[in-house]
Amino acid sequence: MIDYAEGSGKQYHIGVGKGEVGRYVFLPGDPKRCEKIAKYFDQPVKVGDSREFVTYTGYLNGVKVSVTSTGVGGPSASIAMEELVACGADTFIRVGTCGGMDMNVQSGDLVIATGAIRMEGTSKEYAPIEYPAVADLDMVNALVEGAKRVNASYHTGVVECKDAFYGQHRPETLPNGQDLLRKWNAWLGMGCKASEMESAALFIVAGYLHVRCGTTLLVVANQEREKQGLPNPQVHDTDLAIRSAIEAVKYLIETDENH
Ligand SMILES: O=P(O)(O)O[C@H]1O[C@H](CO)[C@@H](O)[C@H]1O
Ligand SMILES: O=c1cc[nH]c(=O)[nH]1
Repeated sequence: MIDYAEGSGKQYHIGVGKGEVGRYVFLPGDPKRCEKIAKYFDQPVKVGDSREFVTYTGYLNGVKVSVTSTGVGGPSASIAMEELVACGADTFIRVGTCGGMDMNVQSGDLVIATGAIRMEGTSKEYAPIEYPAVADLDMVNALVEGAKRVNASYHTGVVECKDAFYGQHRPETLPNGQDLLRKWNAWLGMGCKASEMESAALFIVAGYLHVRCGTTLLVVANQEREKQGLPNPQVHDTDLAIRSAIEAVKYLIETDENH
């Protein structure tokens, strides 16, 4: 393979090398969320800032941890995970935002993904569509423990991952909208909790690379509740999701050490 990093020891896209990240890595989409996550680390240091990929490394309970933003969607998320694994990471916690789908999933709640619908394109280039995108069970359990520790209202279940944000929000305006609506209604009928963009790719790449990945998501709003005229305020503060993920990693560190 061509060495695009030209012997620098840094990964081509994330601009970080071996030893610069911990085993545990938080993966927000938004680069600005990295600083918000790193403020919970001890001795946080920015070790990378390249394209959409910002990385900080610090410590939780004396163990080295990192946060790297993935940008929007599966292509950049898959690159981040591949390059972080090459740097030595093996446990990933996506801390994202989502739109609620199930009527009970309300703004400000957390959704912990047990699996993800592979409607996006990236995961299909890694594995045939019959292979399911599932979260690691230890990660789901840790994220549930984290949500409980911060008293969050949380849901566990399947999330939808798509590539077109506006295909979720105004499908009727797109030439392919009828197909999107038909599928959206099928996901609703199956009890899908929320819609977001990266977990399917991350779960499939994690499976391919034999590493652990889990996802917790802040519900920004729920368009199905909006359609029914139910209360649906917008919530953009990700601090609760972040704190639950920090607690989840502390719990994982404890349980990993006892194995
Ligand atoms: O808030 P983040 O983590 O970026 O996650 C969600 O927000 C973006 C869309 O607004 C997509 O990346 C989606 O998955
Ligand atoms: O509705 C939403 C909110 C966040 N992210 C999404 O992909 N959809």
